[in-house]
Amino acid sequence: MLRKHIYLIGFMGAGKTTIGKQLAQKFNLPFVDVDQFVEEREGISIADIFEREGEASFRLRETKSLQQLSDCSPSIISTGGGIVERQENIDEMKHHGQVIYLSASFATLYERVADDTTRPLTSAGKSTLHERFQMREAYYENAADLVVDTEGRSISETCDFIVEQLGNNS
Ligand SMILES: Nc1ncnc2c1ncn2[C@@H]1O[C@H](COP(=O)(O)OP(=O)(O)OP(=O)(O)O)[C@@H](O)[C@H]1O
Ligand SMILES: O=C(O)C1=C[C@@H](O)[C@@H](O)[C@H](O)C1
Ligand SMILES: [Mg+2]
Repeated sequence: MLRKHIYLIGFMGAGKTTIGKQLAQKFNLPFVDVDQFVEEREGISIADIFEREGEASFRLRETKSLQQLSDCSPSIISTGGGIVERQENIDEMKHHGQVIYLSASFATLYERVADDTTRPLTSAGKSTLHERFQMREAYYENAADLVVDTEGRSISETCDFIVEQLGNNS
């Protein structure tokens, strides 16, 4: 039985939401997605928060949601791609659980999310997104207790690998 939360971090398209749902089933734990929690808590979509109030407002709301989720029973928590942009979020996750970084190349990630209009940052264009990816990479790596390369692995292979790794380390 896992005693702490498992936080999934990584860039947009890394598979945090998709893999988080499957991991929750495997571990028989609740699944929480911080992006969805923000939207439900605030009663507004992330796209609308960005459009009406800007990114800084979203980051504040994201931090509040993350903090609120710390107190829930052990869960699989998928975060938004930008959770590592605030050190206090990293501290919060490390204090309350294990942090798993789902990594992939920028080319792969971009292919997965480029056409999805629900992520406001993808509209900034490929090179701007690439800069953000490069800026964040070190943050993801430093925040992680476990780095999982999703490149060349299917979603279920990635889940199986994580289960195996956590089993070996619990
Ligand atoms: N390992 C993988 N192999 C193939 N497709 C994948 C993989 N992981 C995710 N995908 C696909 O990429 C898309 C984005 O995945 P998902 O929404 O889980 O990403 P995310 O990390 O939660 O992104 P965000 O930070 O924006 O919330 C989905 O269509 C999903 O099916
Ligand atoms: O990478 C990011 O900054 C984001 C990723 C998404 O999960 C959402 O949290 C939002 O669209 C911002
Ligand atoms: Mg997600």
